Amino acid sequence: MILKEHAVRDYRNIEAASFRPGPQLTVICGKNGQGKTNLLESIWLLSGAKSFRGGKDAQLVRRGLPFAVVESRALSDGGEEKAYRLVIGGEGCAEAGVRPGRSAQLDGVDLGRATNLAGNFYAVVFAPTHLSLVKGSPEGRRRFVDAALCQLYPGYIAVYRRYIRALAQKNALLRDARRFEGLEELLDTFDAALAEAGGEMIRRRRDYLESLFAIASETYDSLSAGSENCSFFYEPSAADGGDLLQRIRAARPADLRAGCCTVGPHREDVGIRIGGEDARAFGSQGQQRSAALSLKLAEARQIALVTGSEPVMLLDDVLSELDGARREFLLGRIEGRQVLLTSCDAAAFHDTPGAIWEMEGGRLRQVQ
Ligand SMILES: Nc1ncnc2c1ncn2[C@@H]1O[C@H](COP(=O)(O)OP(=O)(O)OP(=O)(O)O)[C@@H](O)[C@H]1O
Repeated sequence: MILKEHAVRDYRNIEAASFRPGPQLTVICGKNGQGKTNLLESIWLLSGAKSFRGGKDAQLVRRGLPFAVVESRALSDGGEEKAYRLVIGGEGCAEAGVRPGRSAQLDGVDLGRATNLAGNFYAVVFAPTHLSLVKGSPEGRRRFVDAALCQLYPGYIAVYRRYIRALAQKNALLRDARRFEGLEELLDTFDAALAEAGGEMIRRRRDYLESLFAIASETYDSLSAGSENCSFFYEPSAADGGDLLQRIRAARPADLRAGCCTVGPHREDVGIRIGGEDARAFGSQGQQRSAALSLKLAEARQIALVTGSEPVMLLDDVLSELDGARREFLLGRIEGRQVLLTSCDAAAFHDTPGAIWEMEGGRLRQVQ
């Protein structure tokens, strides 16, 4: 996958910027708070996913303006060029004739919601928050897995949405259980919906993680020069949809006491062991970072294996957070892919063959 051309208008602090990244390395440098991550984030949106920073779509639009526009051209590994257009509606967008949220066009064809772009533009983003993937909360690990699945399997997002909708409805019911007549029947209905979508999520997560974890363990092995072993394992909430339904039903008294649904894919986690010990509790910071880096590199490899397309690598200021050995390892492993990285330290890249752009106050200019 090669991003050939990228332009944004009224996107966060960027009034207008456009550039043509090189086929290999492009560095976007600049001081803190100038808009480097904003630019990388706008590229990530071409994958159809939500921002990797979280938050609402409306926050992507330049303050005080009704909408933002992102326009790009990208080449797939099969040599096919596609034109992408995203329009993001913010406050007051209706008056400007723009839908709220992210809408997309591909080669001039209206796709509706931007999530329908999934499966066209493949990217892997690696940001400082990912370095705490191991030691952080289970929610961060679930988000990592779900985002990867949404990108690889466009059908996953529909299943995920069905599950989240049923979960929100059931939780609303549980929060105020005494008010509802026919509570048990209503809960039965939501439990069936949760088990149907949840069972499918478990199946997809299991299949994906099995191969992802094999690659991540191998990567960790090379990173630590075989000195220690790192294993990753999925902790599913049930074996399948039928088993999930039974577990959800059995948890009903606990759910009623807690006022929320306590069993299901929204409570799952990924276990990580280094040298046989729980990496979250006992891993050193360096070991935890190596495990996170291995997961991210495995994500890129997995995309290439499943789709036949090398993803564009978006590295948001991670190099400064990695020590020399890990930095070298990462840069060695991303060869053969297009890489866009942000850094506060332009001088560190003067010897590199790629192009260097500077972002200052939302304005972009090429400096090398
Ligand atoms: N919707 C918005 N409208 C206008 N400005 C915004 C909006 N959202 C964020 N910003 C501004 O964007 C700037 C942050 O940009 P960004 O996160 O890309 O910085 P950065 O160059 O990556 O910095 P760092 O090196 O510190 O990570 C902040 O000044 C913030 O106020």
